[in-house]
Amino acid sequence: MLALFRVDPPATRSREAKCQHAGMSVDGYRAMTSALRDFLDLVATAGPGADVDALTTDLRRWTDRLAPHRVDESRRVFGERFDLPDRGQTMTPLFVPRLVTTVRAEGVARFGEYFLGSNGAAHGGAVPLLFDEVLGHVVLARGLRARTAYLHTEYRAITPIGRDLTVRARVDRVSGRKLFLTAELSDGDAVCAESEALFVELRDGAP
Ligand SMILES: CCCCCCCCCC(=O)SCCNC(=O)CCNC(=O)[C@H](O)C(C)(C)COP(=O)(O)OP(=O)(O)OC[C@H]1O[C@@H](n2cnc3c(N)ncnc32)[C@H](O)[C@@H]1OP(=O)(O)O
Repeated sequence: MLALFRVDPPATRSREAKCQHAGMSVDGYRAMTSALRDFLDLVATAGPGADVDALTTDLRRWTDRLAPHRVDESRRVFGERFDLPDRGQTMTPLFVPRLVTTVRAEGVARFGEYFLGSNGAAHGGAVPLLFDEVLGHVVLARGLRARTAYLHTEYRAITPIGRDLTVRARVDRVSGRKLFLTAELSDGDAVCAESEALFVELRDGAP
């Protein structure tokens, strides 16, 4: 839960400019984060026969290639590609929005193998990570600078890995700077998890 909402709504940002800053093509960045998700899923599923020494050497080379391109937060692309289904980030389970308004969001969620806890169930910490992401879309649609004050999650059934799930979030109540929201994750008719959250709009001048 580390993102701070920015004042400018996503539509006003120039994704081309963001990518230019990062020295990447618009489509190239999409392909890169997609490839990274695939890679992380395969790291998670790899057995002991994997050629880890060679892979580690390759990974170190990739790190060395990216190191000179480090920029400050305001110029980063990761998580800032609002034109892409996953915002161009791999930190959260995949959320592909179908609908985002100022009062609700709905879409498809998918937990890749990377998010496995055990026995086919998603890691318990990954579920609120998804909820925070989805709720964040609603809050951002309101054009607010806000942060999560709490996010309570109830686990009703296991959250399966590798399936398209449905996630819904809505604003229940607004009181001054406080936004009370709820969210639900389901697998068909089965509810996997529910969440209640409070987002607090930041005071002027808050970092
Ligand atoms: C497209 C989407 C992409 C983005 C998706 C990612 C979204 C990620 C969003 C996040 O995860 S943000 C990062 C995680 N959250 C934080 O780091 C927040 C850390 N905490 C804070 O910064 C402050 O505590 C906070 C801004 C939440 C509140 O501080 P303030 O000084 O602005 O408010 P204040 O403490 O005066 O409280 C304001 C009201 O909220 C209430 N409140 C604050 N924290 C509360 C709490 N934890 N529980 C219950 N009530 C709470 C408080 O009682 C009060 O109620 P009243 O107005 O009725 O008096």
